[in-house]
Amino acid sequence: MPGFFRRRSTVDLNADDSDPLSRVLLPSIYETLEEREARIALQLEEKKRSDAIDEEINRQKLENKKAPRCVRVLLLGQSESGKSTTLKNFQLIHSPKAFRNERASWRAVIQLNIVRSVRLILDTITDAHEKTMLPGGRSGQATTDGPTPTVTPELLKLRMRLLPLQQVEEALLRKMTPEGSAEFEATHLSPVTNLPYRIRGGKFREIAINSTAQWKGAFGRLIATARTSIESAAQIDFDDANDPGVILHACSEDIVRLWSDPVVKRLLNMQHIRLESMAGFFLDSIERVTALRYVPTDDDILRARLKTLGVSEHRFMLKAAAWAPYFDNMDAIIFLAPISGFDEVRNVGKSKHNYSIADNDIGFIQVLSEDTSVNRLEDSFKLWEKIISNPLLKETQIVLFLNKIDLLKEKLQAGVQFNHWVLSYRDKPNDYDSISLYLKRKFGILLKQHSPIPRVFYCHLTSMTDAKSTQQILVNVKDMVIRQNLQSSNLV
Ligand SMILES: Nc1nc2c(ncn2[C@@H]2O[C@H](COP(=O)(O)OP(=O)(O)OP(=O)(O)O)[C@@H](O)[C@H]2O)c(=O)[nH]1
Ligand SMILES: [Mg+2]
Repeated sequence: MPGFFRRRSTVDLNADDSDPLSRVLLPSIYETLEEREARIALQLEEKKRSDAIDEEINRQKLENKKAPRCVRVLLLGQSESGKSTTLKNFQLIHSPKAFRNERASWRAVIQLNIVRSVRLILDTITDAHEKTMLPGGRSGQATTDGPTPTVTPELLKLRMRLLPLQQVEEALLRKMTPEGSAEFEATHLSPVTNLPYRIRGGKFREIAINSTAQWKGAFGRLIATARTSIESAAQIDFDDANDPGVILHACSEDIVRLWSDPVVKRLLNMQHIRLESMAGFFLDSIERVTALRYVPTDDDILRARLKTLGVSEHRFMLKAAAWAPYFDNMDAIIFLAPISGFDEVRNVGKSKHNYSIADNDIGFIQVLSEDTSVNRLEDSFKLWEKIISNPLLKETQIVLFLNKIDLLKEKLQAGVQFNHWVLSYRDKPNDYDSISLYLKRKFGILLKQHSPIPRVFYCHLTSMTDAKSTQQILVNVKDMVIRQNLQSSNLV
């Protein structure tokens, strides 16, 4: 009966008299027959309980041995680098059913993304209109970017007709971030990070959800009231009169008209706002995503933007593998650097910022005169340097994803000059292959210079919104992490 009396402090029938504890616990010599029977019954009962506990421990041990192992991967990178999108890709590979079950929640995020893109345009129109209404203000006034276009009566009417979208935004926000919660506060404090500084500092704020918040639950409730049995759409109650999709659908044509208006294009250009390369851009697919029975595709979900606050943990089980039980844990970091951000700035708060990395020969142009902004590519270099030089992480494998290559290609094709922003690039060719190779080398050199111990440089060029191309990279990374850990455990 191993384990029985060791755990429970009752009397051992075979207790050793020399053990002082056993002596104390021995039955009294004055014990009556009834007392003796009660005592033995109690002991038998406790033994049963103890055996059950032993059995459970053994069962768990056995299960742990058989169970597939978790790969512990930390996703790091500046805001909007693509961490959440990478996580979505992992979900898509390892638990596609769970990923697709969240379509109702992502549909709401996409609706919010649309409404906020529209609001940004409407705010831009309002600002331009107000300027012309000021005393002395005149449309057609020349600026360094050419004459300010006139806000047409047609545009002002469109703005009126799109006002109901404001209610949609408020309703969605209320649902995602209940009033009084930290998320609600966060929603109103986090600045949009990829807009020109003057807009970021202003009224346009980005919604942020605390990673621990169960925001998807608000939309999960729709499942209970769903009346359709189509598998992929089963979580959306299309007959709900309060569904924001109804208003969005009604505004669909006006949104298309607004987005294709040449005056709008001109106003956005003058403000240096490129909505197409901003997170959560869906204006080119308005007809599809505002259709009455719209269900987000996998790609839509990858493109949906919802800022994360805090750290979140997700677990994916690997399929059982023969080697799995042999080692405890493996840790790796995936570091995301959004390299399309070479001409973008990020607000870093009040501190003064040094705009060049003196010891590694990468010079960045000072993008704005405000000392609170930093070039996003430079930001990635600095964060990379911090992570790779951290002594606590010296044994951790690091995989670098140079992300958003699709946007990088688009920008270069549109004629944006890389060397205008990254001075050290000098007069090398302004094409994708040369620039991506250049950046790869720069990150590699930093790793060599700053890693406390020599580390292999794993680097991939990625586009996290492209599930197909990403899938193979993530599978390769997973295999590599596993292989490395096997090697360090001397198992291969
Ligand atoms: N075009 C393009 N967009 C991308 C790519 N990777 C991510 N995105 C988009 O960029 C936006 C930001 O990505 P997220 O994954 O939310 O970024 P994050 O690192 O989690 O940002 P925080 O939560 O603010 O820390 C999302 O709208 C993504 O869809 C990419 O490779 N190409
Ligand atoms: Mg995130």
